[in-house]
Amino acid sequence: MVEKVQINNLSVIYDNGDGVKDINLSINQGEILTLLGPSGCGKTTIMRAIGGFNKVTAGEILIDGQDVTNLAPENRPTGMVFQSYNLWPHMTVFENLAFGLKLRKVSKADIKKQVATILDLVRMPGVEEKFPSQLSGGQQQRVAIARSLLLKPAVLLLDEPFSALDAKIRHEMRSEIKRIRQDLDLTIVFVTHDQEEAMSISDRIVVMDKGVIAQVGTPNDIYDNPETQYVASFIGTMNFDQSESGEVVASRPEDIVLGQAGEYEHSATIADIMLIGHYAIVTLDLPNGSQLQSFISRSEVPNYLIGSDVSYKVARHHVYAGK
Ligand SMILES: Nc1ncnc2c1ncn2[C@@H]1O[C@H](COP(=O)(O)OP(=O)(O)OP(=O)(O)O)[C@@H](O)[C@H]1O
Repeated sequence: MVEKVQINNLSVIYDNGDGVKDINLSINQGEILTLLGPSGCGKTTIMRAIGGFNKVTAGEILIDGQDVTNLAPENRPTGMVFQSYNLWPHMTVFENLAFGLKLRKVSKADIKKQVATILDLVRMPGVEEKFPSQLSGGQQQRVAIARSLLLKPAVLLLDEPFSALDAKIRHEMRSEIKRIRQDLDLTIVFVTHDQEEAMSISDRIVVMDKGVIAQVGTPNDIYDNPETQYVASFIGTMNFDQSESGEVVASRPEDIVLGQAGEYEHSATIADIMLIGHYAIVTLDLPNGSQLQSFISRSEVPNYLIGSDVSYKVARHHVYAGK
């Protein structure tokens, strides 16, 4: 694997003391790496530091082995797309796309060719003469991505690029980004606070917590082996229970295997059954007064009644030191 971006001991501290501390991260060529975490955890701060929009307090950032820590954004091999589309409203799509190429003194004929090619790539052929206001949100974001790609960035930085789009278009755009990455062997850093988006798009996820990295891993790693209670609570659904010794026991609802009364070692009563399409969420009342959720398939639902006694086993669990 070829290392594309290396972030060494990076700190970005704002005047008020907020920011990110001692971030170490390497990003591979062709990888989609996602920075994930709740609002204010420092995702955008890291992203902006890679793009050159934030003053670095300490540490260094290398791209293709070159130290870019003190380079201005326009001198870095990065392209950034923000949540709001940032297209110039008074310019046509063609003019929006041609702008950067003109600055680079590309010939007129070449610009025309490159614009047409990139519009094909983002599946928007023939919209050159439209104005941004004549395009849907998803289409505008495709054009914004196309505009970044035209400048052939070594690393594409996408800061919550789909959060203003409705759910269906957002799903489509996730697949599009993966395809574009594949077509261009592009390295992408993606910021989101949406864990489902992070799980579906990323090769690796960096889970952030209050300015530091909580865990880095593939979506599977993070889902199956959350290293801390914080990561466990942030990714997917998790049941939490306190053991008698004060430890926290965590289990995924899909790992709570439900059976008829007496079938498994633990007893419970069904408090609720909620059908969610192809599966159902069963809420169990436990003898100790706490509750647990179990996912069962739709076909199993007729076997269970609210208020009835059942049993369960825990196929897999995690234990964390209590707070
Ligand atoms: N220009 C700034 N000046 C001072 N503090 C800032 C500035 N920008 C961000 N911060 C603070 O730094 C911390 C990290 O902010 P950042 O924007 O990186 O978080 P984020 O994870 O991207 O959040 P969001 O999802 O809300 O965009 C927050 O506490 C934020 O209030």
